[in-house]
Amino acid sequence: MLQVERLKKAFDGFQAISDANLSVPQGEVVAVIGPNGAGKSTLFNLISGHLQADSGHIRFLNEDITNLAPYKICHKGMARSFQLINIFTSLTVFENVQTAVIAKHRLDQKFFKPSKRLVVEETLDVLESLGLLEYKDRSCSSLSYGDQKVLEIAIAVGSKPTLLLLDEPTAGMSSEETQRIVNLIKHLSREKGLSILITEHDMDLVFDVAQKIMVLHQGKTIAQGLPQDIRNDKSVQNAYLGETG
Ligand SMILES: Nc1ncnc2c1ncn2[C@@H]1O[C@H](COP(=O)(O)OP(=O)(O)OP(=O)(O)O)[C@@H](O)[C@H]1O
Repeated sequence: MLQVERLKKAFDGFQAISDANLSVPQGEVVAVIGPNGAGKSTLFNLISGHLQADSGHIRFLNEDITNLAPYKICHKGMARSFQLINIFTSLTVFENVQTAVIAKHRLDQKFFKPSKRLVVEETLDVLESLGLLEYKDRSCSSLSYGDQKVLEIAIAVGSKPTLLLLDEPTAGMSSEETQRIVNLIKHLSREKGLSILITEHDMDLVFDVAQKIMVLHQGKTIAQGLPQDIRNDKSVQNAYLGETG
């Protein structure tokens, strides 16, 4: 479903991504891991169109999407969450998700406004599947940090993606909140059939949810494969111990 090939990106001469390669098969949860500064967020920003690549290719559903605008990539069925919470705090929980549902319909059907009933039903469906229904009329600013992070994922899910990108979804969370995200990822993957690409520092989470892992080190893909193979890979062990090679 998603293929990244020989991707490169430099910032003022600093090669943040020097040779990234990644493949996300349909319906799988794939994790990108790597030490601090390895280039994980930069890679996500390149895939979602928030940064422009210097060279290489990104293919999504057999189309070349390299350097397309983020809204065009979103329209093709890719949605993402950010490391920092990205919600409208002045709106209610319902209104935040509703905005994403309406935006998706407007892009799909340029000449027809979606019926209010359809939007309401779809919005409630998303809130229910993410466990946020009871908070629907609450102002977002009154939610806990963990609920705000889940709401951000709900907004991404509201745009009906086939591929969901989650950038460190458990950053700053308690172990209880982290378990909730683990359950959510499993639910979205197994029950809703979403393909999910995730970056995460919590290795317990990664090895619990991912069917495949890609390891990025100094901007380069050094390994990609099944979790048990990654666990036993010498170059991965060395990268995490700080001894490249
Ligand atoms: N806009 C930018 N301008 C200059 N350098 C940048 C920019 N964005 C990222 N970098 C640099 O690129 C490298 C990769 O950063 P990135 O944030 O992608 O790493 P990361 O793997 O996500 O790190 P972390 O795990 O700490 O979040 C870092 O050395 C960072 O300082």
